[in-house]
Amino acid sequence: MTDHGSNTPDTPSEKSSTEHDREIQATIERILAADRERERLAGRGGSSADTTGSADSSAAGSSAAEGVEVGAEGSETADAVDPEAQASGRGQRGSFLRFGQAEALDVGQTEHSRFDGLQQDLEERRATRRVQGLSTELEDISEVEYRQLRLERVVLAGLWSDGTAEQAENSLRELAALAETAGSEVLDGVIQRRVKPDPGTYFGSGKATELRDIVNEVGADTVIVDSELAPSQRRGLEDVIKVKVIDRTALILDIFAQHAKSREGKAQVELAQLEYLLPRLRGWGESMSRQAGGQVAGGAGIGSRGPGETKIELDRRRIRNRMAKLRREIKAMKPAREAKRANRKRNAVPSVAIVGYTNAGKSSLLNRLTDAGVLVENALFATLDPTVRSAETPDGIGYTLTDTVGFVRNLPTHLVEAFRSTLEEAAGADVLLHVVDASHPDPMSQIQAVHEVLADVEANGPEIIVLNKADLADTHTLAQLRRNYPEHVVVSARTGQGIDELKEGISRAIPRPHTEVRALIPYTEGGLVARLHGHDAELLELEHVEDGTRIHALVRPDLADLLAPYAEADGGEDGAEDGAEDGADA
Ligand SMILES: Nc1nc2c(ncn2[C@@H]2O[C@H](COP(=O)(O)OP(=O)(O)OP(=O)(O)O)[C@@H](O)[C@H]2O)c(=O)[nH]1
Ligand SMILES: [Mg+2]
Repeated sequence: MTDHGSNTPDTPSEKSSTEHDREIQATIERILAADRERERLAGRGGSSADTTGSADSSAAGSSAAEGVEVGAEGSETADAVDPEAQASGRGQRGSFLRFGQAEALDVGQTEHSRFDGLQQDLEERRATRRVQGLSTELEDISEVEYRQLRLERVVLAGLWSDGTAEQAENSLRELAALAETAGSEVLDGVIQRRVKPDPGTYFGSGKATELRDIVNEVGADTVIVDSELAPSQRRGLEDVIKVKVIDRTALILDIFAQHAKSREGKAQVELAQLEYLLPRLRGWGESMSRQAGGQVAGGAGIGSRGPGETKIELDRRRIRNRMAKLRREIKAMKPAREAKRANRKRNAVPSVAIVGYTNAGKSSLLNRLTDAGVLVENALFATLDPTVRSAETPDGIGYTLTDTVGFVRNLPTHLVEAFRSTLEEAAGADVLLHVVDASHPDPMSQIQAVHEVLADVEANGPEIIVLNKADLADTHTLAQLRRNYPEHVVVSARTGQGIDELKEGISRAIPRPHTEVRALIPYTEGGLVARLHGHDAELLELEHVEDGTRIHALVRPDLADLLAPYAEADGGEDGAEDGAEDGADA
């Protein structure tokens, strides 16, 4: 960003200003094209993968691990790194801690069982991913920033400013998993010990130069920084390193864009991307108008209000309009979801939400508990759309189970906002199943991150901590987790261990039918008796007598209303709060 480029016309920043100029142009063209396209497609709602879906299935089978295997030997990074450190995947270079090629998403994890859901979905997703590069859908707006991220060769870089070395490493490992999820190949990772980020280049110019050398050495084309960079820092770094620089937020947004499936999800992600893009557009705008000033007016003042600025203003207005439109659309979609939720509430079906850090095994657990067939993937943010399934306690009480979007440390605030309605699904739940990957090196901080988001959306229902992946977890960590979280169940969605115990736990935690009824139901009302056998009642006694069926049961208020006309002495009929107009539903 040190832009004294006027006397040296060929400086890199000058060059990238022109590049950015073109990129801006392209962005705007895309916005407009995509806008038209979207208008055209409005209401069609089909998947863009339709046409090529099957062609890719063989490639899809090899899954996320593919980009990883390549790196197992670390053959090309030998240079300054001593072989032993290399073997352990780590080396030292200056004050950089170097990690070599990443294997964040464990290769052994790619086998699937019948509980891993529709793996066709996965194939579809990979097919979709490929098609997306060609599509003109609106997520393309941000492609300028990170379209080529997919299947790129990347170097990761992070600052270690507080916390332990281990935490810094875990953070970089998570970044590697994110990068792989986005489809990149991780060639190397470096951590710099530094108290405060450099305002200009984040790492400081010396370290940035070193980073450039590493990038050249391993042949990377992108650097991903483990933080959210200020627009100026990103450009400052790019000017030194000479390859594309992306931050963690952009990476997460990219994954969300790849994975969003529902109309609402897509709109939410797009909104988040635009929010992210807007200030960065301003960054480009500034440099452009400065450039225009140099060329046109030869100075500040007039030049800074030159054509560049006008154009940027226009672009920003277009983006703002688009954002406003998206907000309206999202708002319009919300009532449908709310109505559904209200309906469940009215019928008093208890709701259980599965929440937790991304990749903890939430979808696997949903599949275990309900045979839902939801996509399970060893990738981050496999699930973006909440899936609701009905389930039943061992003694036959019905409830709904909702799989939700996973959380991640420092979830970009744009995304928290964007996914608020989804997260509110969790907030409205009667019980939270907080799934924890007990085999993770630092599950405690993941739990903490999840609690922060939950507090943010004011989800404060009773919580069961589900310590998952018990088959992989080490006993020490498990013991510690058990101690810290008394309300826990230890399970493995993979092997089925502890699932019965978990079902019991849910059964105890959900609000049970509690209105006591004694009634004599005439034989003409067979439907009512059927309901007493069903999901929302606990039948204590049943006797067939001459005039009908005599029952003693615990029911929910709406059923109590329906039974009221037949109530007998001792019958409890409190809580007649909502008029059940849907009468005898036999
Ligand atoms: N070994 C083992 N692996 C598990 C277990 N549960 C889940 N996994 C694996 O962990 C990975 C992530 O599982 P998912 O169920 O997709 O996780 P999720 O929490 O839904 O993830 P997102 O939707 O991406 O947030 C998959 O590769 C699963 O096969 C378990 O109990 N043991
Ligand atoms: Mg999932």
